[in-house]
Amino acid sequence: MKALEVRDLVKVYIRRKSREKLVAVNNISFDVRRGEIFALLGPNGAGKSTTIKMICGLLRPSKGSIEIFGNDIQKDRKSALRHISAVLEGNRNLYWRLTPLENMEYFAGIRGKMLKKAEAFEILKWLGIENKANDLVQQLSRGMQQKTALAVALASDAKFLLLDEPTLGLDVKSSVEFRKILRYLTEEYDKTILLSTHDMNLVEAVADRVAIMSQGKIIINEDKDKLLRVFKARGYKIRISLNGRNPEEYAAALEAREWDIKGNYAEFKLDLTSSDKLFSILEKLKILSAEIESIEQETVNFEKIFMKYVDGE
Ligand SMILES: Nc1ncnc2c1ncn2[C@@H]1O[C@H](COP(=O)(O)OP(=O)(O)OP(=O)(O)O)[C@@H](O)[C@H]1O
Repeated sequence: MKALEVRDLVKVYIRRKSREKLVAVNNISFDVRRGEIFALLGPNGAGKSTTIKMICGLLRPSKGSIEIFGNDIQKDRKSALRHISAVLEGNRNLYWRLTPLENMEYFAGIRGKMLKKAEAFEILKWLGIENKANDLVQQLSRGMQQKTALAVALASDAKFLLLDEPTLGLDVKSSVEFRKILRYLTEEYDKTILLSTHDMNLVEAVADRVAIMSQGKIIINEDKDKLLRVFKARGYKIRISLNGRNPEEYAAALEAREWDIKGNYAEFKLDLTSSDKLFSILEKLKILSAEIESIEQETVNFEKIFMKYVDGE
């Protein structure tokens, strides 16, 4: 069974005064498989938060359906939301004047669960904040508040975690720790995670699948490793000794998008759609009697892939 099935989802906001309509989510469909970490990416205003709010029942869709572990959120809201725990932007699932322990007890209680102290401490200990159990949330650092929000989400026993910008404002050490925690949650605790983030390092480190939203639509939905592989296979740098020859001669044969002159070399950057293309290019260079100095695959990171899709760069 899928953890989440979103079908033809639409959200239209209507401005109060002008009655102007804004289509924030424009007919999107996607699935999240049980046990996976699904990253929802996109530039500011793409519609990520609106999508997440609809999934956790805070906003009513204008059209379309959402099923969580087979329960339709509009037809059987209670059963659907029972599976979900959300950590939204700004730690909205925390009371700042309560302690982490009190927050966990309170929010578990709302869901009809009597949280035992030992269980709460086990979660806090696991997150490394058991010594903050009785401090007020407002006195904790940003990273500890973020961990507290996660502790509250975990205390509810929900199988599906929705995390909106979980590493926002965290320092490098806490971000790295957070990545480990997320992986551990899916691998050891059978949790499913949907996260929205601008943190490309987080995506690269933990995501199984990646969807990129732009202007309310999903423009790519792909296995992360596959995306990285495809992009890795595409980018090449070829260095050719010039020996007094004009680099434009080679650029035309290579259909190169750009090149740099480095001393006696010209370095060409290529985007190849298949490895066959590389062979045909080498043929052409041979015909031109080009002296090839080196051929390198470009390194890719998620930021590059993201920019490519969003800006077409
Ligand atoms: N309550 C609202 N009323 C009217 N318009 C809204 C409301 N909330 C969001 N919007 C608009 O909907 C669009 C999508 O916003 P949303 O917050 O879902 O984007 P996002 O992808 O989460 O962006 P960010 O990365 O900046 O958090 C934006 O144009 C935003 O201005």
